[in-house]
Amino acid sequence: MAGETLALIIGIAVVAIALVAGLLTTGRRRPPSVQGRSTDVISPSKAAPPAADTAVAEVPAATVEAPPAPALERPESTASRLVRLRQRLASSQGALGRGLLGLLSRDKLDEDTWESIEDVLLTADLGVAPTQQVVTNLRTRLRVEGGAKSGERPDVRAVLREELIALVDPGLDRRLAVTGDGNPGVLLVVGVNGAGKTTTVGKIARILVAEDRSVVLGAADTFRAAAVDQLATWGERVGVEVVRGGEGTDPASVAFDAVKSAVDRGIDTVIVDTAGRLQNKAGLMDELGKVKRVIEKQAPVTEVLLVLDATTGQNGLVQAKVFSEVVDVTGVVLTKLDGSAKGGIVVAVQQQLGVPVKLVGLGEGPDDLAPFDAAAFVDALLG
Ligand SMILES: Nc1nc2c(ncn2[C@@H]2O[C@H](COP(=O)(O)OP(=O)(O)OP(=O)(O)O)[C@@H](O)[C@H]2O)c(=O)[nH]1
Repeated sequence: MAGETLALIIGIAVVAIALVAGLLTTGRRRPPSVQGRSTDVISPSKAAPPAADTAVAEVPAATVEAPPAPALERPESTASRLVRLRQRLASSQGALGRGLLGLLSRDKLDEDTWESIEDVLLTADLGVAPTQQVVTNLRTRLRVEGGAKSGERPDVRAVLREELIALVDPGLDRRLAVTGDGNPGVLLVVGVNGAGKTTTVGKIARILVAEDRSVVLGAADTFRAAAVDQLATWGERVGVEVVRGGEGTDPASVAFDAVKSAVDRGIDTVIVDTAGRLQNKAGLMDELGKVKRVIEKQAPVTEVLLVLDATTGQNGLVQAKVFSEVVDVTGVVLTKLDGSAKGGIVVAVQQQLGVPVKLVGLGEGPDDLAPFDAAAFVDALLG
């Protein structure tokens, strides 16, 4: 009997302890009125300081919070970009200008000196015909202007400047057609592998964003998955949509989707990156021709930009020519001019391809792309 009473007392005691423990645990889990909502996480300064035992319960609320959208970059303004990039151009091309000025300023311009001048121009990738043209003009002008008033030397720098500007041709229309007639402007970017196409597409997008234009990018370089990811990163950084397909998707269908998206949404400009494989001319023609035809079901292509690596010199030009025979190139982007003292390539490209250099790449930085201007280029050259 006493044993039964004892068991009953122990039973009651166990139930009571369990109940008390249960109440305590439930009390701990209950969120204190408003605390723990997402607004507390976004604006921590407004939240009351949490009690020691509620802090543990609030941690999960913070982890389920969506990560904040990455802050968009603000591309550099045109004005500051130009000042910076002209300095860079001067430091890469200055030796060429200094070399020419030094030779032309010698007391006596004999045959050896003219030969050295020719060598400097040829080494700068100007090409044979333009070199001969400029040397002939300089010989004539320096003789005539120097002899006009005996004893007075002509302003060699001014004469050289004029001749070089004429060679680079300031009359060419170098504006980019970034808007269409009632449609988005469509820029098709072509060129051999590694020339800097994807980078250039990203840089042009930044220039347009800095000018408050809306942009869509088409990642039609489906041959190389990394190129698609690379372009997606460029787009994300400035909040520009990138239309992409899976690896091996038909580039024409990606280009079509990108342009359609731009047309449907009233976007100003769509830039389409393409693959640069030089398998053979027929294959290239098929692929680029198809991309262009398919795009033009939606809107005309307003600009075909050929990207050319300045460091590849005259060899690069031969490859570039194949592209210009396949698609109607309307402008050249000369990249990596920062890594080469061969500014003469600008003239060679224009003369051999018959289209103006419209943009120059002057570094790997995201805003290292500048519009090309003949006078500014020659001034950078002459220092
Ligand atoms: N120094 C310098 N490097 C540049 C310039 N433009 C591009 N590059 C570099 O050149 C390399 C190749 O650039 P990409 O844009 O990947 O070339 P791509 O033509 O798209 O190459 P594929 O996708 O293989 O066809 C990268 O390391 C770029 O950073 C430039 O103006 N100056």
